[in-house]
Amino acid sequence: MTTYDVRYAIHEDHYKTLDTEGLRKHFLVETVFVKDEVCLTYTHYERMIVGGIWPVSKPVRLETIDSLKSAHFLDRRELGAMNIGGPARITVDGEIFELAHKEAIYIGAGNKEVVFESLDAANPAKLYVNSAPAHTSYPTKKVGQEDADVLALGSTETSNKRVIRKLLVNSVVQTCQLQMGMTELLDGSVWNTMPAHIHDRRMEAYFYFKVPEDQAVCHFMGSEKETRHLWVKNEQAVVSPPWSMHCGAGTASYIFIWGMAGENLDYDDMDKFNASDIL
Ligand SMILES: O=C(O)C(=O)C[C@H](O)C(=O)CO
Ligand SMILES: [Zn+2]
Repeated sequence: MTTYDVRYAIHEDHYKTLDTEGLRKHFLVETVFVKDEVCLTYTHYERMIVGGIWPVSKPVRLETIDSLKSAHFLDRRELGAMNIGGPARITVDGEIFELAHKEAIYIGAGNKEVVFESLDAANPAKLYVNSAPAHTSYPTKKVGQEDADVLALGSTETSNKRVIRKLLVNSVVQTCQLQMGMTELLDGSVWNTMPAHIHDRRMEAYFYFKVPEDQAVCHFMGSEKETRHLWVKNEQAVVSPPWSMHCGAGTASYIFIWGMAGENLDYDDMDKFNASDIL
């Protein structure tokens, strides 16, 4: 079964008028995973779809949704998935891929039958997905942690020592517009994405996980002169419009998956701000 929600794009002037409830309604995805379901949020930011696939007691099929008006989900789209759970088997038009914890897959446009299943019912797979429109079909490819383009950033002095693993980026796999990766905060570090940045050419979604149950991440958004925050719990996502900076601080260390779509595939295309310049 597939459930989905649609988020229309919000202008920055409208954003400034929103209260906590309004901000959470438009930018926070509170439910990413539902057992035995595909749970999606179709955003109108680059038409990026953010979602979760959690096959627990049975295989789960990727079905088209009415918003796409296409016979199959991937007729005009590409999809990236990252496994945050136990071992997964993904069958793409008859070809089988197995994904361990923290491994990723890129699935190219034009594939018709995509099925996700868990290999261990006691430790089910959990696949966080991002999907964006695709102009052509690139080959489906599994990407393991060892294949990632790795970037070590930050320091313990500034509480932001972290490892960025770029898994689905153009140095690793061919994609049309999708980029995805995983950033892990080292023990004791809590700040991600410092210096914070904007990339007006791409939207982004952040999905936070491994946030201890009694802790949270405070995610910051908006222009650097007009920030707001969202308190995010474990396994929730934030949609970041192209005009919005994005960074966060946890009350404990955590991991997050970032995914982008838009004008370019240049990860380093960012306008950065010093922390002391943010209002
Ligand atoms: O901690 C970081 O820094 C990040 O992970 C930054 C994201 O990768 C990002 O925002 C890319 O545009
Ligand atoms: Zn970014």
